[in-house]
Amino acid sequence: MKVAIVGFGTAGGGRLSGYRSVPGVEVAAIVEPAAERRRAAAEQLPHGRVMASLDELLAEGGVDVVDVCTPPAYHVPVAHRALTAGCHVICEKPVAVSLADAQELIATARSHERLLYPSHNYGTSPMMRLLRQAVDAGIGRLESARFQILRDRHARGVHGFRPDWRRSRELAGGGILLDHGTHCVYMALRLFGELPAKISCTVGRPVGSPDAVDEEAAVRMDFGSAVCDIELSWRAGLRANHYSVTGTEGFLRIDDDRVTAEGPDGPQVLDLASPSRDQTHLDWFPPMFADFRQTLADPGRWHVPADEIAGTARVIETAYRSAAVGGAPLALVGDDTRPGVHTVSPV
Ligand SMILES: NC(=O)C1=CN([C@@H]2O[C@H](COP(=O)(O)OP(=O)(O)OC[C@H]3O[C@@H](n4cnc5c(N)ncnc54)[C@H](OP(=O)(O)O)[C@@H]3O)[C@@H](O)[C@H]2O)C=CC1
Ligand SMILES: O=C1CO[C@H](CO)[C@@H](O)[C@@H]1O
Repeated sequence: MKVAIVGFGTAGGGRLSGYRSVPGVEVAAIVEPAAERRRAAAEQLPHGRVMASLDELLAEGGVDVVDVCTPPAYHVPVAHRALTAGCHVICEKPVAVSLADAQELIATARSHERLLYPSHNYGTSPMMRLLRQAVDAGIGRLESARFQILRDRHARGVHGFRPDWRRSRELAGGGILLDHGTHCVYMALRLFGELPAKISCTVGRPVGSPDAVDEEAAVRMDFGSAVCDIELSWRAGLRANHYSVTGTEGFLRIDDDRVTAEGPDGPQVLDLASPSRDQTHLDWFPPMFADFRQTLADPGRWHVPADEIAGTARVIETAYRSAAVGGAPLALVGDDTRPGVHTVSPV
């Protein structure tokens, strides 16, 4: 399988290392507009093609998969061109900065019979594995989940582009809710196995800067008989990650690398290897790529990643709308667009 990486920043560089650890894949090309980053790419991929433009890559052909690692604003245009040129696409998060864009891209993938797969790598993190185990067989019926992601600032991009692009509405599409919130939302959708009925959200921006992107967000996903609370901050003055799930018969709590649980086997405390220490999370990539491969081999399952992209975009768009009206709970926006699923209006 031949892959092209588009965008050779932090994520693109991590991806090149990640592909080296999976057999049967060759990174055949890297597309990167910045000369400084192209030099870095050429050093790390001496036998591959390194080029400045996506058009050049698509005209030359010879790749099966385009892996989009640019800042968010370019995800949809780059992915759209790759899909229409006949490539499968893996795309960094957030796949799209709006629900409409996400739905349009999903429709493009469907009409061109190509797989659109999100780089939702927290889905194959050790935190997610433990939470899933607890929910599947340990804590009884899931009643609540709580995710808290605290940072003293936003992650910085590479030198040579704009290290602060995460605070640019134009490039990032939003702030921490879209950046790290995306990971929390798809993790919640996987754990609860359904879409929430209602969302409420408040966001914090720098004082006196109403146009700045959100630097803090508090989201409640209401699933009817259970809730998920997500708290995110770029101004917490520390770096910490907490995840917990509570059920009718126990709980599991992850505080960075420490896990505390209570369930049918009594209380447990253990260490978690590889929590979330850097930005690229290399060891989470092989299992995510294995899932990509399995999904690719079974077109009957291509709707699964598409549903997750759309569901995540619906939650985040509803959350921003709730924040715009002072945090009022709102019904989930958007329709269920899965093939064969029809929204029935209540009579
Ligand atoms: N899933 C995860 O764990 C992580 C995901 N990410 C995601 O990866 C994406 C990139 O973030 P990150 O790597 O940190 O950002 P960086 O700023 O480190 O890198 C972005 C790179 O993309 C290039 N680029 C910008 N526009 C284009 C374009 N139109 N075509 C091709 N290349 C382009 C930039 O080069 P140039 O100067 O030429 O524009 C730069 O080299 C984001 O969506 C982010 O959310 C990032 C880190 C971890
Ligand atoms: O996806 C990523 C991993 O998490 C970081 C922040 O916590 C993000 O900024 C980055 O884009």
